[in-house]
Amino acid sequence: MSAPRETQAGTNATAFVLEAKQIEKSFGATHVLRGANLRIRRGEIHALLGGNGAGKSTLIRIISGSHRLDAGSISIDGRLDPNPNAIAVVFQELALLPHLSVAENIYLPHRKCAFARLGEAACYAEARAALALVDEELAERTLDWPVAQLDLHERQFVEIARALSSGARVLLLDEPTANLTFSETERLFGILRRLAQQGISTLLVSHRMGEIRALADVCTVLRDGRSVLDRVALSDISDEAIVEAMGQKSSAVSPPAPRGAPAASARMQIVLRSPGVSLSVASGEVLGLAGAPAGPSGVIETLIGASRPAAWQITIDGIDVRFSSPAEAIRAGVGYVSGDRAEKGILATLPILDNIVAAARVADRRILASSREATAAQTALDTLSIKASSIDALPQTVSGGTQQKLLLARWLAPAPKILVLEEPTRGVDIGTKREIYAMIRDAAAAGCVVVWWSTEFTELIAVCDRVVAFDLSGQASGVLDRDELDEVSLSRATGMAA
Ligand SMILES: Nc1ncnc2c1ncn2[C@@H]1O[C@H](COP(=O)(O)OP(=O)(O)OP(=O)(O)O)[C@@H](O)[C@H]1O
Repeated sequence: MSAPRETQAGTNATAFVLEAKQIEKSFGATHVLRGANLRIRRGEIHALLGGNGAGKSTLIRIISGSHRLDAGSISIDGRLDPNPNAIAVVFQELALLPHLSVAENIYLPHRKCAFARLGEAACYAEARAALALVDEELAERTLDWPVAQLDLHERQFVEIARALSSGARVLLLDEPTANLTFSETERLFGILRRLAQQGISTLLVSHRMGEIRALADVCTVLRDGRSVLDRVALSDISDEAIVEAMGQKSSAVSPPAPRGAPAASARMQIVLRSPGVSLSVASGEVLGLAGAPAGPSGVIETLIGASRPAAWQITIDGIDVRFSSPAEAIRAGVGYVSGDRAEKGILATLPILDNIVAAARVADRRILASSREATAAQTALDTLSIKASSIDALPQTVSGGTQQKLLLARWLAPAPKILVLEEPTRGVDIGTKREIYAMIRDAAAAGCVVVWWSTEFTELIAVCDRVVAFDLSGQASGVLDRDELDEVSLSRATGMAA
């Protein structure tokens, strides 16, 4: 890695490409940032860490120009009137226009020459150069392709090229490896390290300790809107010390959760079959699904009544079952937390109350709100220690990790017989992850069958009784018992990064 490692003491102000000093920000009565600092050197890979709600996204939005600061200052290369393109957020998807070419996606946002054909050629050459900086082979092969034809990780590379060609000096990536295979992750990390050598800095926001340690040089930790660790070399600090600085007492590595003893009552046996594979799961079990989306999504969509024709056959206690819609699955006792929080999880325009009681309303075929719902919703908030100003507030007023807890709160009542979880800890801080693991084990101990897809192997290993691995083509490649579970076996069976 290119940047020199340093301790809190060893800093030289002139070398900072980005310097955010004493940033203050409130939303109404909520004082979110209380003197936050962030200093990034040229060519450094810097991790911005903190628990859910600590203020990371707010700080990022301020430095990338989408929020105004109330007090403090931001400078880039020592200038207080920085180029707004100097900081670029690299999204995993969505930010590109799928039907335009790769080249157009790179040059259109900052096209300086709106008229001449010659201008077009120059823009095209510029786009090619930017993509070649990121990945020569991709620039050779895909410049004229519609973005829709690219893989997810290739789109991420195009995003990086677009940012570079717009003049970005600092790239911001938020948990960039979710859904990447082992080799794609290596390729992305290789690109970021190479760009670092060329003076481009990366700001990594992540709750995944493995990813942070693999990539970053230095970290800043936010807690309650203040920087409690300011530019500490990752080589000088343990995971435990980082977690403690975040204000979370737990150790960084989650301890193995207690195995749920199958409840004597309400015992149930589910058999899932697809050509060549048969899986039998009993009440009290947590069955993990590992691998790229193609494989696990077939199982999940069948269980929640979202695929027609169903990819798998389900038998519950010897009876064949087919759910023709998600509502039918809910009424049969299937709970589901979608991995796509924004599109399929959170009801963004409805208050927290409605978000929590949504499943109960579908299960009971209720349209009108009931007076007991407020009590049920408040109980759910208290049970899961969800920090929200009120059940009448909108979900956008709580942090991303807290929204994830709201989705789980939806399934406290009615308690499902089968709980299907897709990446329920994505974007969730380490302390909250541990609470979610305990919830998963509690649900199993109460007699539920839990089916859980995660791309974070460490959590599958810590919590699951068994894991079905799927290879990159979506075929089941093995069933690993608890004593066979480790990162190497899962990486091998799935082709994904640990
Ligand atoms: N538009 C808003 N209105 C009111 N409160 C807000 C708004 N945006 C953020 N907040 C509050 O600011 C606090 C910090 O949120 P922020 O999203 O910056 O945290 P974070 O560290 O990025 O958390 P996470 O890791 O969960 O993404 C939260 O308590 C959140 O409820």
